[in-house]
Amino acid sequence: MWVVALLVYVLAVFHRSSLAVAGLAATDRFGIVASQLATFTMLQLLVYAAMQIPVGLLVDRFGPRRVLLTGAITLTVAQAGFAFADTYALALVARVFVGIGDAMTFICVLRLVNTWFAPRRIPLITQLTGMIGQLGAIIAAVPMTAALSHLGWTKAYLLAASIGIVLSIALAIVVRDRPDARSTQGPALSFVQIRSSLGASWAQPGTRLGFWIHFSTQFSATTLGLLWGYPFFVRGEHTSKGFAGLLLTLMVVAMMAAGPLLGWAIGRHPWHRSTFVLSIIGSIVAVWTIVLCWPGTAPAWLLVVLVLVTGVGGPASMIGFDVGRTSNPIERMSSATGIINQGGFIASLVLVIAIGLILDWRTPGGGTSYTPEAFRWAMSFQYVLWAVGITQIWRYRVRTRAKVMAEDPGAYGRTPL
Ligand SMILES: N[C@@H](Cc1c[nH]cn1)C(=O)NCC(=O)O
Repeated sequence: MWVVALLVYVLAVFHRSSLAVAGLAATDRFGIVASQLATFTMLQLLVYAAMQIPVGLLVDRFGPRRVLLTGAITLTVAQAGFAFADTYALALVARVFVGIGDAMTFICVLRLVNTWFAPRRIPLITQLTGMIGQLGAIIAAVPMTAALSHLGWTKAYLLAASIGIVLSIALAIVVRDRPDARSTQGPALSFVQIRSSLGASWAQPGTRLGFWIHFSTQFSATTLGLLWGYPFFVRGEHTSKGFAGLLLTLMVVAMMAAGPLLGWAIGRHPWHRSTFVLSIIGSIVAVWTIVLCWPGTAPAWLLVVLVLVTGVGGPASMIGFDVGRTSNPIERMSSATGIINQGGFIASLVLVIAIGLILDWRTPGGGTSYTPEAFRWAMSFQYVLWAVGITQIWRYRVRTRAKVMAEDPGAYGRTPL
């Protein structure tokens, strides 16, 4: 059952990433320029982030099975629509629905993990879920590139969409909300109920800590992977196109390799989850600082270190969900997960937009011939997000620990943070 749900998540990550390799084909098909291409990514991130709280509430109300099935069908129809879209406007509408379907997936899979696995296994299984999901990005990079060049736009995207039909059927047959119930229902969603559920989740310092952990850890990798990594390496660091592609693949490999290790570590040392997070953010900041301060273009080995360290931010963001899990009861779990999952995507959206604006501002004469200098300015915007994130993590770590200790004075080092 977990495997079927997980495959739907792999599919969602695949659809999410499938435009990254189709940039040139998209500019030809729709007759658009780079900024219009970037609009696809921004819109997708915006829809994804905006949908997190509604989806979380829907999962608490209707159960993960129904919402996941709706998400898989939405993704499939949207991607089929994208296959046939022949104008920019139609393609944008299709991508909005890809974002909506995508937003419905991860929260449901985490809810199933939280219901079906023993608590001591959840940190590792959560990390494995995140890790295996990243395969979708690799499939989008390599086989999708081949499909686009051999089959052309419509057939390649239709082929991708058709996988959703098979998975939706498997999901409808296999997935159950709980061992004793195929589908579950929470209390009806009245305005008062929504306000009290969200208010109660947000009132937990652990939910806010989870939000800021998610916010601070993953934006660098998400922004590189979804949009700016390739131009940064090729134009900003003068790498070959092939090496830039290799760097982005290495980043996904680092995400996948670090996931189980982090899952195991936080399972053993739950009290120190935010310490792991702060150390990882510190390493990401340090390696970016070295790259940005390097005189001239950075050497290849340093760029490899950059993507490996930045990639670890992806699985580190999953620690936010674990903190949310141990701070909220199961009936509020998905709304708390929705709040937390917004963090990294809001930060990524802000960064994607800020990099575009700063590049335009620092590029002499406009156009897209961005210079290494312009990229240095643009990538430095990350320090603003890191500063906000680290400050908030520290504040809510202190509050969360104080709350845990107030409830159980013997909790230090034992109780989850
Ligand atoms: N941080 C990601 C998941 C991840 C795990 N390993 C690398 N990335 C996340 O927040 N996922 C939500 C989603 O919908 O993908």
